[in-house]
Amino acid sequence: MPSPRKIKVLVLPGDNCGPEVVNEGVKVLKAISNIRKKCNGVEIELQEEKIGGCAIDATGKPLPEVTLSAAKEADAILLGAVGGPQWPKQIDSNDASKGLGPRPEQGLLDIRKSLDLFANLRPCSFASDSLIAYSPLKESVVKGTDFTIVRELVGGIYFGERHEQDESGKEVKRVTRLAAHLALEKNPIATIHSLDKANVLATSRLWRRVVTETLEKEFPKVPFKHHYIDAAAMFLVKSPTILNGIVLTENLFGDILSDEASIIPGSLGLLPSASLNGLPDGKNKCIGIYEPIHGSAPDIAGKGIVNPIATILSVALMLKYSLNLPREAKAVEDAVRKVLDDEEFGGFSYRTKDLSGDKTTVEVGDKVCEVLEGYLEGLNSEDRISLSIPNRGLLLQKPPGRRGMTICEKTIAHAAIGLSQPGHVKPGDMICVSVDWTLASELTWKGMEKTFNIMGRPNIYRNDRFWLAIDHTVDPRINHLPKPAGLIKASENFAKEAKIVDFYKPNHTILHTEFYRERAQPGQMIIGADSHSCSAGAVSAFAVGLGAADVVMPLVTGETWFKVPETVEIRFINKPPFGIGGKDAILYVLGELKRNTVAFERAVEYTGPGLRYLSCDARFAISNMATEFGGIAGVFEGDEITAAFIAKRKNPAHKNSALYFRADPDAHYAETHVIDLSKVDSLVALYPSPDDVVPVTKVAGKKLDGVFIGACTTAEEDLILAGLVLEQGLKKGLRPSLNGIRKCTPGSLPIIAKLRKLGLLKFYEQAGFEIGAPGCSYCIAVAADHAGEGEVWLSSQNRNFRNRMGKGAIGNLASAATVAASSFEMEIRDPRDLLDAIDEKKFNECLGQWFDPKISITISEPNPILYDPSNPSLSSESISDLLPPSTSFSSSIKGKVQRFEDNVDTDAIIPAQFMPGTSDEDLGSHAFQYVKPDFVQKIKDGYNIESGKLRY
Ligand SMILES: NC(=O)c1ccc[n+]([C@@H]2O[C@H](COP(=O)([O-])OP(=O)(O)OC[C@H]3O[C@@H](n4cnc5c(N)ncnc54)[C@H](O)[C@@H]3O)[C@@H](O)[C@H]2O)c1
Ligand SMILES: CC(C)[C@H](C(=O)O)[C@@H](O)C(=O)O
Repeated sequence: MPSPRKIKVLVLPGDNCGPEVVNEGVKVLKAISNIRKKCNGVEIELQEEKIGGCAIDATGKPLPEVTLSAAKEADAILLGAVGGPQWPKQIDSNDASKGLGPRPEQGLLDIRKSLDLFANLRPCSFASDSLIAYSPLKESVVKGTDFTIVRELVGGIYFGERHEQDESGKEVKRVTRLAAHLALEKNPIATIHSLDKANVLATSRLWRRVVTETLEKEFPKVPFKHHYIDAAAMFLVKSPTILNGIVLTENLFGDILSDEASIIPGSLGLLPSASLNGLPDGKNKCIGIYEPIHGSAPDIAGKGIVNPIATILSVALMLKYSLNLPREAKAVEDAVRKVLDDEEFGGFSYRTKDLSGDKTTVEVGDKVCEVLEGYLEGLNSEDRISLSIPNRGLLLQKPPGRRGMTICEKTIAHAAIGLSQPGHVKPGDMICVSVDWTLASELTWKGMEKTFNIMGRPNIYRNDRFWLAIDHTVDPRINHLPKPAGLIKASENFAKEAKIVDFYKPNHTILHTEFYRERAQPGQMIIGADSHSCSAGAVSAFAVGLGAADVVMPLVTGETWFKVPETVEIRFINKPPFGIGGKDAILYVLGELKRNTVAFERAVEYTGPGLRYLSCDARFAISNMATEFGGIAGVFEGDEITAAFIAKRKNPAHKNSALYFRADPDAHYAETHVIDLSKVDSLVALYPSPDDVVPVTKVAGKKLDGVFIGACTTAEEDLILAGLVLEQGLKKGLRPSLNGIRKCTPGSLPIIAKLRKLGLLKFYEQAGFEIGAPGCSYCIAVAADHAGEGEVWLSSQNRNFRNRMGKGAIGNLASAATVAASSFEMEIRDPRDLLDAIDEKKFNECLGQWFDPKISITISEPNPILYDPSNPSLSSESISDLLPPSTSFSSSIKGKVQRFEDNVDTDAIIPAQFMPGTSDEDLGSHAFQYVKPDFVQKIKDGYNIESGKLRY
């Protein structure tokens, strides 16, 4: 049990809109206390008192003694706002003789002074990138704005005069030190921009001198600049990023400038503040008042439309600076981001009226709490794991005597639990491994749920590490129909029950697309209920697709058993011609080596000097088709390209635990095959096998009934290139013929947004393509799109087995560029002339920088959790601890084992259209329906064959 820690937070709602916004902040604090106390022992006690106008009404004073003494006792204070037209507005606060009494605002000044809150921090950045559109300034001007105003709070004109010759400069010194502390916390160290009016004011000359001396003497590493306040006010609207870093200034300038700054992110209701009495360095107690920067908004108070985000983000600052709970602070910021984010980017688009939204104050606060609960449960599961799985530092040296290992073996070894010697695993070993992520789609979740129900619906191991995407059976045109609606509901219900952190609406992304782009990390062990789970190997994760029931075990326990496979090395050399990406490379590999041969039941490892020419998207297409190749996994050696790709992610949780392994010089590969990328050209894999590969020139002119660009294997890079091919075709005067179907379904909404921003979607549209919602579409033909019987298609998807694109349809595979080129005349066409017409520079600009020479990686060795004889229960928790007490397992399972011949095409056993089936009987009734339509009747008649229901 964690040792209990009681935290006292004083709540001062204040006047007008103050109570409304504070109410939402309080809900956030309560959620944190309720959910986190079982893991971190922290209990937040809330006490409410009065300040400002309401305090004047109740006691005659804006800061009653009871409020001040409660403030002195508290660890932190949450404040709404004070003041409003209801209270007298005389100029001199002390002029009680006129019978007007003190102003409510005086209460605020008095509490700041009494608690010696000398520094007021006001961060200004976009709580969500989706808000950029709401800024009254241009996107190009405000994008990337990120500064914190540090305002000196208990001096300046507010509290009396100072002169240049004031020797001490004490207040300037301490606020400068605090600013320097914040600057040093940033990586790289932030610049301090000190603002004053030294050309006119004596106080400003004192300010400038003290700031300079303090920084030069005490913080020589912190860069700083002086600006005049009037120039800074102009920068703020002309080019605010000039001020990125820490903006240090005195009381009145800070007050005015921070209101001006609030315009950048679009509303005064977004910016939080913290007023501190010490350095927030976690060493000394640092008391603070946390409040939105806005006032009491009397014009909109009580209407339910005040934006509570500034107050909620002030709670995040409180967690970080006064309560020493930085992970909870980040959870609050993440929850706010998700609530504000556009739906297109996986958010909820919940916004109040000031941001052109229609949500009420309470609705926004409730949504933040709902999302936050998931993140907090995620922290709880992280904590439970760190108790049971020791935190392992990086092991940089190979332990003496350890056998040479491949990257795949090292990744598996690192995940191993209870090994007797560090890293000693070899092919054939059956070992227990901890699993970083489990994956499923709505289709396979339905199958997993059967096992999950039998287990009594236990808690899952980590609610922040189950990636459940609704992509296979869905399409906005049919999502209301019983089958997709039922599958969507089942996934949504489970996501709610398990408080899944990362959960999106149907047709947001194909399962593997945004998982690979934003989540998987090198060195992770990933188990997915989908055969293309291997896609995450693109970023050097060991990612494997297993049957639905097998994925429930790691979902619930965080562990599974794994047989270490042999590794086959595919060594890439040389540079591919321009326009030849991952899809042509893997088709070339399949054509050369054939499927279910060298890769069969093995892990495939991609290495070699050619990797430097393969972007992560190109690698993704290759890893994605490891399953067509016959492999268990397809893992790329992680390198600086991988690191640069990961560094661009928004969520730090998904970029800071990457592990980079290298095969030892004496590693044993079952086989090594060298693939010369310079020989790869545009290829086509002919129906019905992904390895029946021919040069596109050999089948050029073949008539088509439809073309499809999409499915998980088609990455953003492929879609960009295909868009440019279409542009060139259109420029050359090619136009879409009247016959045939043209469809493009990008892998995710963020990819669609990028294509739109690049101006490429219009070329797809002009070339006659219908743009579909992200989903599997024609690739599995179980949603709204099916190719017709006998129709001939060219598709950039990954498999072209019988009936895959629709019953009796004939699918051929090619790169998106080849499909694009073939789309105009609806006949297979070599894309080369169109590729050659593309401006390479433009293509690279569209892709963005995928290699960053500044990025370096550390190569490490596996550091498994070793067997500890004093603690035989090495596994984090035994299954029985996790299950409800009523659950019982029998110690043996009985059943008949049915051996099929090798290479039975699982799509043939139960055609995807009938998955997941309402029951086993229902599934059985469709067994071999397309390839042996009389199969079921024969069985019913007693014919001696049995069928399994394995798909992968
Ligand atoms: N820290 C404080 O307590 C504090 C700070 C500033 C002003 N005030 C006091 O508040 C009172 C009103 O001052 P004001 O009107 O100049 O400033 P204000 O910040 O209350 O309001 C300015 C404008 O911004 C809007 N606004 C403010 N907060 C908003 C939110 N969360 N969501 C949506 N819109 C929001 C208001 O509707 C108004 O149109 C005055 O008495 C002033 O002294 C108090
Ligand atoms: C209400 C007023 C005293 C206060 C200030 O000027 O400090 C306000 O404008 C703020 O920014 O918090």
